[in-house]
Amino acid sequence: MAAGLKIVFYRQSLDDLGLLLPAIGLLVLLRGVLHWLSEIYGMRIAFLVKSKIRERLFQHILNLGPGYQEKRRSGDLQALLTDGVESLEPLLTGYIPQLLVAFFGSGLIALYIFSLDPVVGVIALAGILITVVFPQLMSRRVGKIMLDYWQSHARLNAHYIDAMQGMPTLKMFNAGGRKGRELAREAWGHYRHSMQGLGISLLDSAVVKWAAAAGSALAAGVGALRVSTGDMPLAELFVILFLSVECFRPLNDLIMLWHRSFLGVAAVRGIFAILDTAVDIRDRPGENGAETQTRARPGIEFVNVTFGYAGGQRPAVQDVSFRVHPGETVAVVGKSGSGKSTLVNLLLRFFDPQEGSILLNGRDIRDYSLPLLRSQIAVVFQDTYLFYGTVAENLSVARPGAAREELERAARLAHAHDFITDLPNGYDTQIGERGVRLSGGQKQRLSIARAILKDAPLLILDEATSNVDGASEKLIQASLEQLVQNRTTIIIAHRLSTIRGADRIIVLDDRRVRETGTHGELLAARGVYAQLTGLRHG
Ligand SMILES: Nc1ncnc2c1ncn2[C@@H]1O[C@H](COP(=O)(O)OP(=O)(O)OP(=O)(O)O)[C@@H](O)[C@H]1O
Repeated sequence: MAAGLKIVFYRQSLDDLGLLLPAIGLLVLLRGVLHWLSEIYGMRIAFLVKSKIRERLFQHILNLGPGYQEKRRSGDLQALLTDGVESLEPLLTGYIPQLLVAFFGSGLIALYIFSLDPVVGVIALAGILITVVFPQLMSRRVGKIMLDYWQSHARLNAHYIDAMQGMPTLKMFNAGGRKGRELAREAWGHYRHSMQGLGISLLDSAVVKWAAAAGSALAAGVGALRVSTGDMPLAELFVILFLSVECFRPLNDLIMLWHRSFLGVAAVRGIFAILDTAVDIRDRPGENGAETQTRARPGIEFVNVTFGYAGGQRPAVQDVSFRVHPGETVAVVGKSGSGKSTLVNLLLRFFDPQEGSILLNGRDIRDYSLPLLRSQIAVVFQDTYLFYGTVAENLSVARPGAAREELERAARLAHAHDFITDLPNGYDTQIGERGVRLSGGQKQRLSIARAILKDAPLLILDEATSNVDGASEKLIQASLEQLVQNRTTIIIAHRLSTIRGADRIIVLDDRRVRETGTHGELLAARGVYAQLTGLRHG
């Protein structure tokens, strides 16, 4: 440009433009190609980064385990994994590449101006410095506001999901209007956080725009002064006029892209807040997971175990000690809230006890690798979760790659085969997101089929027949009796019918083990168990 202006101002021959014009054409072409490449690769890199972040987030949430999930609302984690990660795209494809453009573009132009005239160059550099430093000074406040904004977004999302899932309950209690008002309040809260976020980001951009405009105006003014005193040739002033605008253009674009990346910047805070959360349940350092899996029936021992949930007023189980011998079937009974399911959570290491230890074959379960420990245990939970997918896929969760015959065999043993074949596409029927098309009893039989497929040496039945009608219960009972053979089994149950076959019964009361013995012994002792069974049948 400077060369072109010299031709105009100093009336040099137009022949000098000969090389200049193709060079300019080439540069314009190069800019076009680079722009195209940046669009293509920008999208690709953004896609890869988003996938990687989703993968890491999901893995970390899995490592944090059910204990962490219970502390958060599922809708808010879901918002982060979907909307949050998706909103990183403008940040990744726009803002971050523009940072490089701004750094090199503005920096190099300012240096060029400096080479033409150091005084004007210093003014341009000062303008750039303000546009870079001011947002940094604000970053702590901006960070806090962005995090609040993201959290209110996630909360609103969680609220909507909660309301959708609870729709039948809302309808039944005519509570739709009330819920609607709650949601409206939440939406207003979110609106306020958005306005705060917008306010701070507009302040940022106002200062940057002001610094850019002031920088170019001051550079032009000082340049004109220096031309009038004869310290600068007129041609240079024109170059400076053009370049000072160009010098601040990338910074103006940067702040515009910052606005577009608003949600992404907020989501980044939420994402890091999760990734920075320390995992409590870890494989002990030095464990390499190389232990060999054993099929032998294991013995279990709880030794003075005390555990309280975070935020709980008092321990859920206190000083609990009992032993389950290899191959034994032991039932744990107790009133609601006495801590039965907590024992299962501890055995699976969803949580670690604050005091005492749990031994598997005489070795602390914290000394096993988590995959090995969990491979030894099959659980039929109270509440069966079915994933969106076919019946066959849902069964295969317990044994990936199992042949269709194996799935059918397990389903037959769990008395699930007949209802599965009655479904429209048999084993290939899609069972909705939460298995909504299946009854509670059917879901439970699928859960039992999963346990049969897993074929682990330690079996835990947590209220395994609670959702099943009398006729199905008898059938399931028969298959469970077959299942418990050659295994160590812990049955967590209220029903007398499910525990009668147990070798021993452990009675929990008020968080502690109160009695241990056979059904007959405990009845004869006329203690808590006798009372409990009396209550059940009274
Ligand atoms: N995730 C949790 N967070 C906080 N407290 C919990 C949690 N799960 C259970 N509790 C509390 O711990 C205590 C023991 O609960 P637990 O579920 O182990 O009892 P339970 O004997 O299995 O009850 P039920 O027979 O009704 O299922 C209860 O007071 C319960 O409120």
